[in-house]
Amino acid sequence: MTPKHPSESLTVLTDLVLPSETNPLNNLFGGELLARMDRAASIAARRHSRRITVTASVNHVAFNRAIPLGSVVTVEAKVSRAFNSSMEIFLDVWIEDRESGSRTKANEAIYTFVAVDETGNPVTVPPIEPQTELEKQRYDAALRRKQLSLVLAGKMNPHDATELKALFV
Ligand SMILES: CCCCCCCCCCCCCCCC(=O)SCCNC(=O)CCNC(=O)[C@H](O)C(C)(C)COP(=O)(O)OP(=O)(O)OC[C@H]1O[C@@H](n2cnc3c(N)ncnc32)[C@H](O)[C@@H]1OP(=O)(O)O
Repeated sequence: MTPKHPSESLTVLTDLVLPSETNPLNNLFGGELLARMDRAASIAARRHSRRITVTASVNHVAFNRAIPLGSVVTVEAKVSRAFNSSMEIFLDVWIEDRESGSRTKANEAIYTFVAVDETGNPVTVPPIEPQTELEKQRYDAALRRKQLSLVLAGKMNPHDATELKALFV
Protein backbone atom coordinates (compact mmCIF):
# COMPACT_ATOMS: atom_id res chain seq x y z
CA MET A 1 0.00 0.00 0.00
CA THR A 2 1.25 3.50 -0.80
CA PRO A 3 2.18 5.44 2.34
CA LYS A 4 0.14 8.54 3.19
CA HIS A 5 1.05 11.71 5.04
CA PRO A 6 -0.66 12.72 8.30
CA SER A 7 -1.86 15.93 6.63
CA GLU A 8 -4.06 13.83 4.30
CA SER A 9 -6.18 12.80 7.30
CA LEU A 10 -6.35 16.25 8.91
CA THR A 11 -9.87 16.91 10.18
CA VAL A 12 -10.88 20.22 11.74
CA LEU A 13 -14.21 20.60 13.57
CA THR A 14 -15.15 24.07 14.84
CA ASP A 15 -18.29 24.61 16.93
CA LEU A 16 -19.71 26.71 19.75
CA VAL A 17 -20.36 25.68 23.35
CA LEU A 18 -24.13 25.97 23.90
CA PRO A 19 -25.92 25.96 27.31
CA SER A 20 -27.17 22.38 26.90
CA GLU A 21 -23.55 21.20 26.58
CA THR A 22 -22.24 22.64 29.84
CA ASN A 23 -21.80 21.39 33.42
CA PRO A 24 -23.03 23.26 36.55
CA LEU A 25 -19.89 25.44 36.40
CA ASN A 26 -20.95 26.66 32.94
CA ASN A 27 -18.02 24.93 31.27
CA LEU A 28 -18.14 22.41 28.44
CA PHE A 29 -19.20 18.98 29.78
CA GLY A 30 -16.31 16.51 29.47
CA GLY A 31 -18.43 13.85 27.78
CA GLU A 32 -19.48 16.34 25.11
CA LEU A 33 -15.83 17.07 24.34
CA LEU A 34 -15.08 13.33 24.20
CA ALA A 35 -17.91 12.92 21.67
CA ARG A 36 -16.66 15.81 19.51
CA MET A 37 -13.15 14.34 19.57
CA ASP A 38 -14.50 10.88 18.71
CA ARG A 39 -16.31 12.30 15.67
CA ALA A 40 -13.22 14.18 14.45
CA ALA A 41 -10.96 11.15 15.05
CA SER A 42 -13.40 8.89 13.23
CA ILE A 43 -13.32 11.13 10.14
CA ALA A 44 -9.49 11.34 10.26
CA ALA A 45 -9.26 7.53 10.48
CA ARG A 46 -11.64 7.18 7.53
CA ARG A 47 -9.68 9.72 5.47
CA HIS A 48 -6.50 7.74 6.06
CA SER A 49 -7.94 4.26 5.50
CA ARG A 50 -10.96 4.91 3.23
CA ARG A 51 -12.66 2.09 5.19
CA ILE A 52 -15.28 1.77 7.96
CA THR A 53 -13.49 2.62 11.20
CA VAL A 54 -14.42 1.93 14.84
CA THR A 55 -13.10 3.37 18.08
CA ALA A 56 -10.97 0.67 19.71
CA SER A 57 -9.64 2.67 22.64
CA VAL A 58 -9.37 6.14 24.16
CA ASN A 59 -5.75 6.09 25.24
CA HIS A 60 -5.24 9.48 26.78
CA VAL A 61 -7.33 12.57 27.52
CA ALA A 62 -6.07 15.66 29.32
CA PHE A 63 -8.68 18.22 30.34
CA ASN A 64 -6.04 20.84 30.97
CA ARG A 65 -8.27 23.87 30.69
CA ALA A 66 -11.97 24.41 31.27
CA ILE A 67 -13.86 25.60 28.17
CA PRO A 68 -16.47 28.24 29.08
CA LEU A 69 -20.00 28.58 27.71
CA GLY A 70 -20.01 30.47 24.42
CA SER A 71 -16.45 29.49 23.46
CA VAL A 72 -15.53 28.72 19.89
CA VAL A 73 -13.86 25.31 20.11
CA THR A 74 -11.75 23.73 17.37
CA VAL A 75 -10.85 20.06 17.44
CA GLU A 76 -8.01 19.05 15.11
CA ALA A 77 -7.46 15.35 14.46
CA LYS A 78 -4.70 13.65 12.47
CA VAL A 79 -3.49 10.08 12.13
CA SER A 80 -0.14 10.01 13.91
CA ARG A 81 0.72 6.39 13.09
CA ALA A 82 -0.81 3.48 11.28
CA PHE A 83 0.00 -0.10 12.24
CA ASN A 84 -1.64 -3.13 10.58
CA SER A 85 -5.37 -2.43 10.96
CA SER A 86 -5.16 0.13 13.78
CA MET A 87 -4.42 3.84 13.65
CA GLU A 88 -3.42 6.22 16.41
CA ILE A 89 -5.22 9.56 16.13
CA PHE A 90 -3.79 12.59 17.89
CA LEU A 91 -6.25 15.35 18.79
CA ASP A 92 -5.48 18.94 19.71
CA VAL A 93 -8.28 21.14 21.07
CA TRP A 94 -8.11 24.93 20.78
CA ILE A 95 -10.27 27.77 21.99
CA GLU A 96 -10.42 31.09 20.20
CA ASP A 97 -10.32 34.48 21.91
CA ARG A 98 -13.49 36.36 20.94
CA GLU A 99 -11.76 39.73 20.41
CA SER A 100 -8.26 38.97 19.15
CA GLY A 101 -9.02 35.65 17.43
CA SER A 102 -5.85 34.19 18.95
CA ARG A 103 -5.96 30.47 19.78
CA THR A 104 -5.11 28.79 23.09
CA LYS A 105 -4.54 25.05 23.45
CA ALA A 106 -7.18 23.71 25.84
CA ASN A 107 -6.92 19.94 25.67
CA GLU A 108 -5.39 17.01 23.87
CA ALA A 109 -6.24 13.38 23.45
CA ILE A 110 -5.14 10.19 21.75
CA TYR A 111 -7.62 7.68 20.34
CA THR A 112 -7.08 4.33 18.60
CA PHE A 113 -9.31 3.40 15.66
CA VAL A 114 -9.43 0.13 13.75
CA ALA A 115 -10.43 -0.22 10.09
CA VAL A 116 -12.93 -3.01 9.54
CA ASP A 117 -14.79 -4.62 6.66
CA GLU A 118 -18.61 -4.80 6.38
CA THR A 119 -18.64 -7.76 8.78
CA GLY A 120 -16.52 -6.01 11.40
CA ASN A 121 -13.26 -7.86 10.76
CA PRO A 122 -10.06 -5.77 10.93
CA VAL A 123 -8.48 -4.90 7.56
CA THR A 124 -5.05 -3.53 6.63
CA VAL A 125 -4.54 0.24 6.34
CA PRO A 126 -1.83 2.21 4.46
CA PRO A 127 1.36 3.04 6.37
CA ILE A 128 2.08 6.64 7.31
CA GLU A 129 5.07 8.87 6.60
CA PRO A 130 5.41 11.71 9.10
CA GLN A 131 6.59 15.02 7.63
CA THR A 132 6.94 17.69 10.31
CA GLU A 133 9.06 17.49 13.49
CA LEU A 134 5.92 17.18 15.65
CA GLU A 135 4.51 14.45 13.40
CA LYS A 136 7.83 12.56 13.67
CA GLN A 137 7.83 12.84 17.50
CA ARG A 138 4.26 11.59 17.72
CA TYR A 139 4.99 8.77 15.24
CA ASP A 140 8.07 7.63 17.18
CA ALA A 141 6.21 7.42 20.51
CA ALA A 142 3.09 5.75 19.10
CA LEU A 143 4.32 2.14 19.32
CA ARG A 144 5.05 2.63 23.03
CA ARG A 145 1.54 3.99 23.56
CA LYS A 146 0.00 1.11 21.59
CA GLN A 147 1.84 -1.43 23.75
CA LEU A 148 0.74 0.37 26.94
CA SER A 149 -2.87 0.39 25.76
CA LEU A 150 -2.76 -3.33 24.89
CA VAL A 151 -1.13 -4.22 28.23
CA LEU A 152 -3.77 -2.22 30.15
CA ALA A 153 -6.55 -3.89 28.12
CA GLY A 154 -5.11 -7.31 29.00
CA LYS A 155 -4.41 -7.97 25.30
CA MET A 156 -0.61 -8.05 25.56
CA ASN A 157 1.72 -9.72 28.01
CA PRO A 158 3.90 -6.99 29.63
CA HIS A 159 6.96 -9.17 28.89
CA ASP A 160 6.31 -8.67 25.17
CA ALA A 161 6.01 -4.88 25.45
CA THR A 162 9.58 -4.25 24.29
CA GLU A 163 9.19 -0.53 23.51
CA LEU A 164 7.52 0.08 26.85
CA LYS A 165 10.13 -1.84 28.80
CA ALA A 166 12.90 0.12 27.06
CA LEU A 167 11.69 3.21 28.94
CA PHE A 168 12.70 1.69 32.26
CA VAL A 169 16.06 0.10 31.46
C1 LIG B 1 -28.39 -1.60 7.05
C2 LIG B 1 -27.07 -0.90 7.51
C3 LIG B 1 -25.83 -1.52 7.00
C4 LIG B 1 -24.60 -0.68 7.26
C5 LIG B 1 -23.34 -1.35 6.85
C6 LIG B 1 -22.22 -0.41 6.47
C7 LIG B 1 -21.84 0.48 7.60
C8 LIG B 1 -21.62 1.88 7.14
C9 LIG B 1 -20.62 2.62 7.92
C10 LIG B 1 -21.00 2.81 9.34
C11 LIG B 1 -19.86 3.30 10.10
C12 LIG B 1 -20.22 3.29 11.50
C13 LIG B 1 -19.04 3.61 12.34
C14 LIG B 1 -19.45 3.52 13.70
C15 LIG B 1 -18.27 3.84 14.60
C16 LIG B 1 -18.63 3.58 16.00
O1 LIG B 1 -19.68 3.82 16.46
S1 LIG B 1 -17.41 2.87 16.95
C17 LIG B 1 -18.28 2.45 18.42
C18 LIG B 1 -17.39 2.00 19.51
N1 LIG B 1 -16.48 0.98 19.07
C19 LIG B 1 -16.86 -0.27 18.85
O2 LIG B 1 -18.01 -0.65 18.96
C20 LIG B 1 -15.76 -1.22 18.52
C21 LIG B 1 -16.00 -2.57 19.17
N2 LIG B 1 -14.78 -3.40 19.09
C22 LIG B 1 -14.46 -4.12 18.03
O3 LIG B 1 -15.20 -4.18 17.06
C23 LIG B 1 -13.18 -4.90 18.09
O4 LIG B 1 -12.76 -5.03 19.43
C24 LIG B 1 -12.03 -4.22 17.27
C25 LIG B 1 -11.76 -2.79 17.71
C26 LIG B 1 -12.38 -4.24 15.78
C27 LIG B 1 -10.74 -5.01 17.48
O5 LIG B 1 -11.05 -6.31 17.23
P1 LIG B 1 -10.09 -7.51 17.76
O6 LIG B 1 -10.83 -8.77 17.65
O7 LIG B 1 -9.50 -7.11 19.08
O8 LIG B 1 -9.03 -7.53 16.64
P2 LIG B 1 -7.48 -7.68 16.75
O9 LIG B 1 -7.05 -8.27 15.45
O10 LIG B 1 -7.03 -8.36 18.02
O11 LIG B 1 -7.02 -6.17 16.84
C28 LIG B 1 -7.14 -5.33 15.74
C29 LIG B 1 -6.23 -4.17 15.94
O12 LIG B 1 -6.72 -3.39 17.01
C30 LIG B 1 -5.68 -3.16 17.95
N3 LIG B 1 -6.28 -3.02 19.25
C31 LIG B 1 -7.26 -3.78 19.79
N4 LIG B 1 -7.56 -3.34 21.02
C32 LIG B 1 -6.75 -2.28 21.26
C33 LIG B 1 -6.56 -1.41 22.37
N5 LIG B 1 -7.26 -1.54 23.48
N6 LIG B 1 -5.62 -0.44 22.27
C34 LIG B 1 -4.89 -0.29 21.16
N7 LIG B 1 -5.02 -1.08 20.06
C35 LIG B 1 -5.93 -2.07 20.13
C36 LIG B 1 -4.79 -4.40 17.83
O13 LIG B 1 -3.49 -4.17 18.34
C37 LIG B 1 -4.79 -4.57 16.34
O14 LIG B 1 -3.93 -3.60 15.77
P3 LIG B 1 -3.05 -3.92 14.44
O15 LIG B 1 -1.83 -4.65 14.92
O16 LIG B 1 -3.90 -4.73 13.50
O17 LIG B 1 -2.73 -2.58 13.89
